[in-house]
Amino acid sequence: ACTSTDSGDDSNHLQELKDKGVVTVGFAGEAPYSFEQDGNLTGATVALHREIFGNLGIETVEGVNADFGSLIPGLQANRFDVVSAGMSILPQRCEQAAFGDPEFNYTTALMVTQGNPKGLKDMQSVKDSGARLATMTGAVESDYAESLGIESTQVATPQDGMDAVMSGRADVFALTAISLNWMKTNNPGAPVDVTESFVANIDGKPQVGAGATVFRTDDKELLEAYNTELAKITSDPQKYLDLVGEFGFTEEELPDPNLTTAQLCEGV
Ligand SMILES: CC1=N[C@H](C(=O)O)[C@@H](O)CN1
Repeated sequence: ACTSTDSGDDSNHLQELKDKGVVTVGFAGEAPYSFEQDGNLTGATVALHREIFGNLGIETVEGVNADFGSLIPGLQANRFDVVSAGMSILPQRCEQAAFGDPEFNYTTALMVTQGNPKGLKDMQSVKDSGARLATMTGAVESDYAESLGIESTQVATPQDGMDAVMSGRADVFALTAISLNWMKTNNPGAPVDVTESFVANIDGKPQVGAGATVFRTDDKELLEAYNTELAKITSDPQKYLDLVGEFGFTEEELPDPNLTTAQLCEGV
């Protein structure tokens, strides 16, 4: 039988998903966006997906775990139907896949050794101090580092980044403030601190992350149906908070309605 994830042709993808009643999402185990807890797929992007795909008549959201850097390749290889990871809309990613409308605004922070002995506060301070930086493969923080000429150790997962700091293999791990604060809160007693969040730059341009769902480039009908349902949530702060508030997201994370996916793909 031809299933949605192996047909290799997305012209009928939405109908195939409705017929099956299941959408398979790729996720990277980055809390609180999308992760497993007690064997169950959960998180803010998953909560949005359950609501949105449910409204499209697709009742079940299943997950396939992949390293962050393998999410877009896995999507292209039909390992899953969409990516549920709050991925930033970035020009080079838009060349490989199609992004839905923005779902979350986020900024960056640094996980450091407890007490922040090197006094780190942003990417420039990492460069100036010569601190050993870890970033996640394929994640935007690797681009921030590269743009400043900082060499970073690549880790596969958020947990690996935290472990690198705790073991002393790295002085600092950069990721979204939301994910780092979640890890710190959920690992009480871990000898790490998380800095105040900041807006990082690429080539001198400030980058407020705008996370979205990722679709295959040809999957236009699904993308449009998704965006129509998403707009009902992002235009209603209470509805947004009802879905994602339990994962620590606030009105601060509500996407800026003036910043479109098309603009972000162009690199505003
Ligand atoms: C949710 C998330 N967004 C960034 C990115 O898209 O690269 C990275 O911070 C990795 N995690």
